[in-house]
Amino acid sequence: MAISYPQILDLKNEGQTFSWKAKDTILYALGVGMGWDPLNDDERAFVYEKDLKPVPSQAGVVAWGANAGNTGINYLMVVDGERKIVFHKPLPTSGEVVASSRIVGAWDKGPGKGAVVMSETELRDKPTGELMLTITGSTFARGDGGFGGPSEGQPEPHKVPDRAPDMSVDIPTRDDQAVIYRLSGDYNPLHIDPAVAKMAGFEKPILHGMCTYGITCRAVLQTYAEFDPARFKSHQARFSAPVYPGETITVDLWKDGDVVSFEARIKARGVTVIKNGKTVLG
Ligand SMILES: CCCCCCC[C@@H](O)CC(=O)SCCNC(=O)CCNC(=O)[C@H](O)C(C)(C)COP(=O)(O)OP(=O)(O)OC[C@H]1O[C@@H](n2cnc3c(N)ncnc32)[C@H](O)[C@@H]1OP(=O)(O)O
Repeated sequence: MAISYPQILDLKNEGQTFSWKAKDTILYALGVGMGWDPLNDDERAFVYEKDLKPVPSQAGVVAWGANAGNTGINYLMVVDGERKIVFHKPLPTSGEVVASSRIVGAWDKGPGKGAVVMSETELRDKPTGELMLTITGSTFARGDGGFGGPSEGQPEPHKVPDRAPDMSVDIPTRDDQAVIYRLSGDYNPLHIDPAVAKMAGFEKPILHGMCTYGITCRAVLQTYAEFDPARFKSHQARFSAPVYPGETITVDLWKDGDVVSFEARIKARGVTVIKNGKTVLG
């Protein structure tokens, strides 16, 4: 199959339900490396059922698998491109939501380059019907360039300030980070199976983009949000290069009022892995 344009823009899917419990919230926190130090009082609150707090970026996985329908892309060659989470309400530590997903755009970067497919999922609290989250995601489909869609018109990503970062934090990952993270829902073999990773063009399994995204969320939480998840109004980023499990991620942050801009890099390789990051705090 391949991308059919413009039919792909008609894809939508409503009514899928998803739920999560405190145990899922704790597992997610561990998956993004939170709470490994038992003596760290701030982080323990994210892995202990007593007065449990969620890492806000867990919002990106509570309905993992919600989708608008079959886009026709070659999933072996897919990498995660971008994500934006808008929090209409703070994420609870357990809940049940109803998803509405649709495709909002598809751009052709040319044969041999790839395609960008952007989707939007709204999650409503099942008991009350209230809108809880809007999640916009871009899939970069490296095997689907040349499908005949527009090359122009993709939304411009957020620009981080030109000045030197106001703060930088180093957050280590473990060699088994992806093995733990995948238990939160993204079982893509790219992140665990060396043979699949090779077929997809990588020397070894890479870390989930959304795990790195969670690590940038941790950086904002600890640096500018006093570990208070309710302060997150939105969190967005673009994945610019793969991360390998075991690497230390340096998150550079800029604060301008309630807007925190960020990028992430792997110092050891001199590579920027997250660009165009923006959190709005309230
Ligand atoms: C809802 C979604 C669900 C998705 C499910 C995902 C399942 C997961 O299990 C998969 C993963 O987690 S994969 C791991 C995370 N992702 C990555 O590691 C990708 C890292 N990024 C790259 O490799 C390159 O930037 C790459 C390959 C993305 C692009 O590199 P280049 O081809 O060199 O691109 P470049 O020349 O810089 O730009 C070409 C045009 O594409 C746009 N663009 C670039 N990066 C983008 C990105 N990350 N997302 C969206 N658009 C992007 C550029 O703006 C440019 O556009 P234009 O030609 O119009 O200027």
